[in-house]
Amino acid sequence: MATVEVSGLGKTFGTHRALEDLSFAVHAGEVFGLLGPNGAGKTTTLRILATLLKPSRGEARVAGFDVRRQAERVRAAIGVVNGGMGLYDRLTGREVLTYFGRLYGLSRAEVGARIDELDALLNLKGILERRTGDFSTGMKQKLIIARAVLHDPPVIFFDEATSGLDILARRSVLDFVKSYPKGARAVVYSTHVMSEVEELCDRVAILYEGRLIAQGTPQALTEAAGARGLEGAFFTLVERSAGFRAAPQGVRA
Ligand SMILES: Nc1ncnc2c1ncn2[C@@H]1O[C@H](COP(=O)(O)OP(=O)(O)OP(=O)(O)O)[C@@H](O)[C@H]1O
Repeated sequence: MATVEVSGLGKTFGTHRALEDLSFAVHAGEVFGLLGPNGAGKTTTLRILATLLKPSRGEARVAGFDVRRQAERVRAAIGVVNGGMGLYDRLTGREVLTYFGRLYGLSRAEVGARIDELDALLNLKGILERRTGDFSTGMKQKLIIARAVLHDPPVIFFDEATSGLDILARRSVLDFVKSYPKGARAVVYSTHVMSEVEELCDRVAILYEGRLIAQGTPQALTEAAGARGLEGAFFTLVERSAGFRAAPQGVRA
């Protein structure tokens, strides 16, 4: 069953087409990558899926709910992890999680039990009883991940979640992403880092200038492009798509 279904999605800001005719499906149990350089449309896609932006065209469903008509249901079914911090400096890690857990409708006891579960996955020791204002970037990112999955959402969106992290903090984010999509859960992982996609993603959609230029397993894309790794495949696919666009109508380069 698809947990995310995107069909003909488009977004225009003023006269700028940030996203054009995007379609893909993410299945339960998958880590699905959105790969592309700055400005490719990854954040715009995730913001639409998280109901923070309205699409200009097309449809999207998350956990079975329509992003336009069932935004509240979508929001209850997702977690979002991005570079933006938005923590309260004066609260401890535990207080932040308790506050958000209560907003999600969990009892204090449920939040406590969930914190224990997440501690086992994310190693939250050292951040639960300390004020977030004293956290390193890596500690903040752990807390943001814990906050995003407190309510055990079926779908989590990661948007450039490892940027600015040191090697150890980055490793704990990547390990968490790999461990998350069990059973009905799925992860959509947006990045411009090819090695992260190769390591984490079951399938990936490559975006370039707002368009989907290829999708498949990293291995299939690499082989189809006749490249050695995903990075080589990425450049070949971008060149092919640019050639196609530059060609006269009806002629495929
Ligand atoms: N609110 C906005 N108003 C106008 N243009 C926007 C807005 N948000 C995004 N854009 C434009 O839409 C395009 C896609 O941006 P988006 O942030 O989705 O790309 P991205 O792939 O996430 O890249 P980055 O990693 O730089 O965020 C860019 O050209 C960007 O300038």
